[in-house]
Amino acid sequence: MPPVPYVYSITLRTRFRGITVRDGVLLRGAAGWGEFSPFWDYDAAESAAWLRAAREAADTPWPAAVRTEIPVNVTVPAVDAERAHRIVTASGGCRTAKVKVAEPGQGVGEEIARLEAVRDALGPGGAIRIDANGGWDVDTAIDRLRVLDRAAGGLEYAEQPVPTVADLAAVRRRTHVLIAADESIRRAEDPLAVVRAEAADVVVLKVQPLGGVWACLELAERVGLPVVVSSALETSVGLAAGLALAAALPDLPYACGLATAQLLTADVVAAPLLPVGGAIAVCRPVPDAAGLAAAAATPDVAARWRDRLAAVSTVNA
Ligand SMILES: O=C(O)CCC(=O)c1ccccc1C(=O)O
Ligand SMILES: [Mg+2]
Repeated sequence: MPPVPYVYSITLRTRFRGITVRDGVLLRGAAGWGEFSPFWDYDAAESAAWLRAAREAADTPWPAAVRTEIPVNVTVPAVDAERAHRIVTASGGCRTAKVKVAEPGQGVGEEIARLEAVRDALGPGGAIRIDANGGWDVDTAIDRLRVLDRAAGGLEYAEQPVPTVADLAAVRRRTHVLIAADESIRRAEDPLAVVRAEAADVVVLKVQPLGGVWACLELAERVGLPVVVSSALETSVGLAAGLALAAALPDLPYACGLATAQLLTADVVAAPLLPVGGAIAVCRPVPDAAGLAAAAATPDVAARWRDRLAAVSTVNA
């Protein structure tokens, strides 16, 4: 078996969130494999929750599943219309698409074209949501939501159109488009501030930044709003934790953002967690020697991760 912690490094198919390579650490414990892969712009304090999630996966059994399949959205990065169309067509039957918007350097014309292409590929029965990653101000958001709602033939919701809880609440009061909170939950001191401010209709929960499956399950109960479980662009080891959360939630009214294995050029397991008929079967694939070899990081990258793991471990001690 490979050394544990094992460091992986995988090239992305398309630039996503400003990155072209995804890397991280896999831990193995009595309960299974866990993934620790905070983005490089996260400091040790913010990465502590990510490590709690990885350790939980390695050491603690996950909650019981109440469903066996998780409907998922295809994730469409900020690509041109033609590529967006192809991504949706090749998505494994996804009936929901999440389209990235507010990409720095792009204009509303490119967003309209991307959304029209996604609607064309999905057909009239599919659902389209957008994710602006907090890239707009309130007035711009109101304007774009109107224009993009029309281009998409109706938006299911808009994820984090603006950066702050107060801004989300302001936008929500001025549009009929439903609002989902992502960064305002996973990067907030107090995830419940969104609820108190009536700033969102839906919350996005990500297992790693929120400290594990059990912590997310408890948070979902306290939030009391519909939950969409989404990935942090992980290997199938990390995605399996998201699947476990989605499988355990009492209610799951929306498709989840867990189809991101599609964005990677390799994975650490033989059968990556990809959708079939628009859903991913709830399971926990185990890394194999071939997958781990294909995803092996260079000694340099591996050394950086071991240092990072040591630094974050002192925060979490
Ligand atoms: O939700 C999805 O469809 C995929 C996950 C995703 O978009 C994402 C992945 C990594 C980091 C941030 C985000 C995000 O939702 O903003
Ligand atoms: Mg998001």
